[in-house]
Amino acid sequence: MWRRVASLSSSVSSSFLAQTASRLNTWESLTTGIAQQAKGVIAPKEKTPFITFVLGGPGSGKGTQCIKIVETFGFAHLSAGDLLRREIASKSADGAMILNTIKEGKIVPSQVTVKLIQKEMELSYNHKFLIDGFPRTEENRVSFERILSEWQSQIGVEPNVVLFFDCPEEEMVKRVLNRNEGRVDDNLETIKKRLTVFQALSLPVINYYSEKGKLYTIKAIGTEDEIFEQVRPIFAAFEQTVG
Ligand SMILES: Nc1ncnc2c1ncn2[C@@H]1O[C@H](COP(=O)(O)OP(=O)(O)O)[C@@H](O)[C@H]1O
Ligand SMILES: O=c1ccn([C@@H]2O[C@H](COP(=O)(O)OP(=O)(O)O)[C@@H](O)[C@H]2O)c(=O)[nH]1
Ligand SMILES: [Mg+2]
Repeated sequence: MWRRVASLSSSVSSSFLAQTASRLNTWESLTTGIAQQAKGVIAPKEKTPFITFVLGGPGSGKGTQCIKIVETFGFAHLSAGDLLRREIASKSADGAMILNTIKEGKIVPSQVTVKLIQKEMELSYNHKFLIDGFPRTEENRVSFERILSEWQSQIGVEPNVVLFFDCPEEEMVKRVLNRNEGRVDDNLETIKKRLTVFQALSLPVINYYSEKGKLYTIKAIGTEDEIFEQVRPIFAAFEQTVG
């Protein structure tokens, strides 16, 4: 138990740690159930995971709004970018490849990112997940949905909610250049590449979920609080059923 909590990523906020520590009987029972299913023993699942994808261009405010959603609605926040940056910092075998990919504004191979997200979900005691900045390509989407379906022993499992922070490019560029977090990709050259990649590879994912009726588009301009007032009712509507 302690080891599982202690090994949670640095990308996970302290409020999330506090919440997860108090939710010891939810996702654990599910992941235990998965392990038992693998051994041929079917365990009852107490709570089905509730999954939100948080999408939008670079600097659209995904991470900022995720913090507010965690504080207000008790989700676990999994930032795909933070998980990848942690791999770089830990000097893992994939670290150099990930660093180059991020500098170039390209997308890391799905199997790497999906594995990192999957591991974090398995470690979490929460059952409500915000997956921030993923999926960024159709291939990402298909790989992750396949994993979700295997876990739940169902065909075609999808996220429950997909948020899209819709922000004008000019504003996104301004925000990224002012971000001041020392990121290797927060420069004009990389952000131009990232915007091209977003249009070509990520917008198709957003369109896919729009056609599925899962997409909630947020106008991502205004103050952080004004934007959160568009986000709040989406989760408030699910609160009764999700817990
Ligand atoms: N509504 C907003 N207005 C102005 N700046 C914002 C707003 N929301 C976020 N920011 C700032 O813009 C930068 C990018 O926000 P961030 O949440 O990191 O976006 P993303 O995760 O989509 O790249 C950060 O420095 C953040 O503080
Ligand atoms: O699923 C993902 C998420 C991120 N990235 C890489 O990590 C970078 C930064 O992602 P992050 O979500 O942190 O950026 P943000 O949109 O928040 O600025 C991206 O440009 C990609 O190079 C990736 O390859 N796959
Ligand atoms: Mg971010």
